[in-house]
Amino acid sequence: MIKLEHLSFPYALEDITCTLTQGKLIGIMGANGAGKSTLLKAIAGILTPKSGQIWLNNRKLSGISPQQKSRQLAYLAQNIQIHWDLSTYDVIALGLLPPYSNLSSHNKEQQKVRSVAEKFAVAPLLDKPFKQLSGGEKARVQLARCCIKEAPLLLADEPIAPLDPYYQIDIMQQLKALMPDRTCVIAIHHLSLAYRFCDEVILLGGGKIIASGATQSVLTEDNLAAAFGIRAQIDPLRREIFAVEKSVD
Ligand SMILES: Nc1ncnc2c1ncn2[C@@H]1O[C@H](COP(=O)(O)OP(=O)(O)OP(=O)(O)O)[C@@H](O)[C@H]1O
Repeated sequence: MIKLEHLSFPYALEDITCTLTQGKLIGIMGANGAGKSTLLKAIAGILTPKSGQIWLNNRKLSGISPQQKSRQLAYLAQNIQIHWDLSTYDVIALGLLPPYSNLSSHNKEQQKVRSVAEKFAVAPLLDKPFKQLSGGEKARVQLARCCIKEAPLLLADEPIAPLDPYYQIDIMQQLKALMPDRTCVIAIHHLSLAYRFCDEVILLGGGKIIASGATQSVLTEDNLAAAFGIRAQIDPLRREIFAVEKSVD
């Protein structure tokens, strides 16, 4: 379980307090600049809050060593660039934890890379130079790199934003399939896919939490209006959000 207690960043977040349930797919949502990436980076231990505390399984995040953190969590940033001449295979294998040095480990490595590449539909691209992949292909490869180490906590900043409609659904299904063994926290703008797939949502606005908890109690017409300035219709039975319009010009 992840507990955020009175977390503040002077430029982005103010007094964020909430609990993220283990084994759930959790969406962080909010308008551009609402603080989603800042919150994810704080949970990943990349940014240190000015005040407040993050608890990871009853341990203060600030007291966990980088090595332990690397075993506990995987973090996928927005728009990662890779400037070296690596194949798709190499990029995915970068995510593996050591040791992978002797022959049997090499075979194991190949099996793991192939298996995760199949999950994220990038197996046919394994021999291709990573630099030559399209934006959406790169995004799926980066997600595969993060998933391969099987850390209990996966944090991903807008993982489906560069994907086409088929792969947006497919990747949400893949992430959902990681539950309940893992916990997955993603920043996401796609309203209807968040509503359909996320178990919980933290909805941010003006640096504060507008609402957090079970998705259907957070993504209400009033909360969407407050967070984004939009009107939307919600069908809780079919788990759909539709007819999205600006509420003000
Ligand atoms: N290092 C920094 N110094 C000052 N301001 C920053 C810094 N990093 C982010 N900000 C500001 O903090 C706010 C939150 O940024 P953040 O990237 O967390 O937003 P976001 O919700 O992820 O936005 P988006 O949907 O556009 O990706 C923004 O107003 C941004 O300009």
